[in-house]
Amino acid sequence: MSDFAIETAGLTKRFGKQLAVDGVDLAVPEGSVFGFLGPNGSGKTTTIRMLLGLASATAGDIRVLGQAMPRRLANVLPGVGALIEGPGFYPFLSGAANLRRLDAADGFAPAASRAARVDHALERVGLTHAAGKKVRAYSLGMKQRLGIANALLAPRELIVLDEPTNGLDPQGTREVRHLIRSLASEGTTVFVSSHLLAEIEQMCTHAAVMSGGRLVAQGTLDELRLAGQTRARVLVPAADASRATRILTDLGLPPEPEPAPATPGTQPGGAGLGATSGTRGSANGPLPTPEGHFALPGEGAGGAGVGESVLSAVLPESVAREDVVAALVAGGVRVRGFAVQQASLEDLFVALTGEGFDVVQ
Ligand SMILES: Nc1ncnc2c1ncn2[C@@H]1O[C@H](COP(=O)(O)OP(=O)(O)OP(=O)(O)O)[C@@H](O)[C@H]1O
Repeated sequence: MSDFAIETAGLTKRFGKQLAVDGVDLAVPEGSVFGFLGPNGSGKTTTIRMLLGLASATAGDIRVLGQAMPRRLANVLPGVGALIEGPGFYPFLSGAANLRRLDAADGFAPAASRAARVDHALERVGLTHAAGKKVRAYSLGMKQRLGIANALLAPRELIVLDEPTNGLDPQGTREVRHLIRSLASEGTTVFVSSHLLAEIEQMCTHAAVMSGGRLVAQGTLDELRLAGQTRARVLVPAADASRATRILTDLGLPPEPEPAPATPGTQPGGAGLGATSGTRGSANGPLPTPEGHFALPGEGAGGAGVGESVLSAVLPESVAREDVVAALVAGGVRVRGFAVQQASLEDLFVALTGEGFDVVQ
């Protein structure tokens, strides 16, 4: 048995001249909540359609629940629940009646236990109270939960959800997120696509990042965070800037122009200076931030004060931060502040995809 709920090797899909999915090697561990992240048009939906046998691959291999797809489709599909591109329901039928229709269309589902299956699925998504209500009276969040109930009509080992919170209001988004977490706590593998980084950070144990049809990163969220760059930032009087630049360059840390400060709110749970509160003039030394990193004293959201310069350089693992400070001081630089900034997932994903991510509540 494979330890992966989904595995692909060299998965490729070509539409005419366009490579929508380009040699993707996915590895989704069993029991994970796996975020499939990427900007619009990066190939997520096309990949998901191939995983489920809804589209044929141009090249590559797919294994779902340990079996080759699409060859073993009939064996695999009963173990997989999916919600792709929004659920299509009859608005004039109740939620329960819609589920009964969909269940009846499933050739694997015995008719005798249909009512019980529908009741159980509605209960799982918290819609028992609205079972008899016409779907046209459902909120978007309720419709989306009904779509997930459809995916849960039978016991599933794997649930695949394509942008399940798309178009939902904050309440609907919370409901769906909560549901996904509760599925995961029961041991079901959940593969969920999103273009929202914060959402993936809140729900997922693992993530993969798509960009332009290619898989550009995958791993646990912690592994992905570690893949980001660590930067050292030094605050000095402007008069000492060129001396500091020389010393840093000699240490193998040539300072670069400061990246634009992060927009407040774009670093959900992320560490780094951009996320710290300003401490202008409030202390003599570096201050610990809630994330355990250090803020530059005398600094606001990311800039130097009048007559000051901030130098920023990539800090390789091989260089100890205390050696950097010691070298600067020994070289006569009056160091006013020193901070080490671990890139947030946001920074990493922007670097990988060249795009920013929308922010969710
Ligand atoms: N049936 C199709 N025919 C031609 N091109 C297609 C087809 N389906 C998708 N594409 C193209 O393939 C690329 C990847 O699309 P896909 O829908 O997989 O991306 P996505 O990451 O899911 O984006 P979104 O979140 O916008 O759905 C896009 O450039 C899209 O225009």
